[in-house]
Amino acid sequence: MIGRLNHVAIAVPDLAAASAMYRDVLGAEVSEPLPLPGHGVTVVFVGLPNTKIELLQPLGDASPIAPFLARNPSGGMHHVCYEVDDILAARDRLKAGGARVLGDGEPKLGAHDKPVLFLHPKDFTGTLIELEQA
Ligand SMILES: CC[C@H](C(=O)O)C(=O)SCCNC(=O)CCNC(=O)[C@H](O)C(C)(C)COP(=O)(O)OP(=O)(O)OC[C@H]1O[C@@H](n2cnc3c(N)ncnc32)[C@H](O)[C@@H]1OP(=O)(O)O
Ligand SMILES: [Co+2]
Repeated sequence: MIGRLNHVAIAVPDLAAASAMYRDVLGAEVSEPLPLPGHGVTVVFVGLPNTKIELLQPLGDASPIAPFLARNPSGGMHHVCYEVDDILAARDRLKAGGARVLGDGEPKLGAHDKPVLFLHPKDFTGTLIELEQA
């Protein structure tokens, strides 16, 4: 069911500083900031030869990553994103297997304008999983 690793996401308290570190210290290509008000985050993508790193900081006062950053003030690994061929079929199969799909269970468009869903970390070895329609 899951395919390519689309990105690994790191929540950060200061997106500009984290972007500069990846660009200037680690020598990576870093995209411009992309506000995603519908998701309560602003993101940049660090382009790598075999996948991407998504750096994200809270946007607005109801950001879903604010509690994570309160627990991890320096930032930290937040989620992994796997690609799936058919996100609705994947969702239905996972729900049938007892996994918790977050939100209302309906895919929403993510940073790549593709449908995404999130699976509860406590069902997947303490790891928040994002699925993105390939
Ligand atoms: C879609 C746009 C973009 C893209 O790539 O295209 C993005 O990726 S946007 C990313 C930001 N959006 C989300 O993360 C949406 C899904 N997330 C959520 O709904 C919440 O963050 C949730 C429910 C995963 C966690 O909520 P909260 O931080 O309030 O904590 P809880 O008390 O509900 O947590 C219960 C339990 O889970 C542990 N936890 C929380 N977050 C994570 C995490 N990122 N990784 C691993 N574990 C996590 C938390 O510590 C609690 O554990 P416990 O042992 O019970 O204390
Ligand atoms: Co993501």
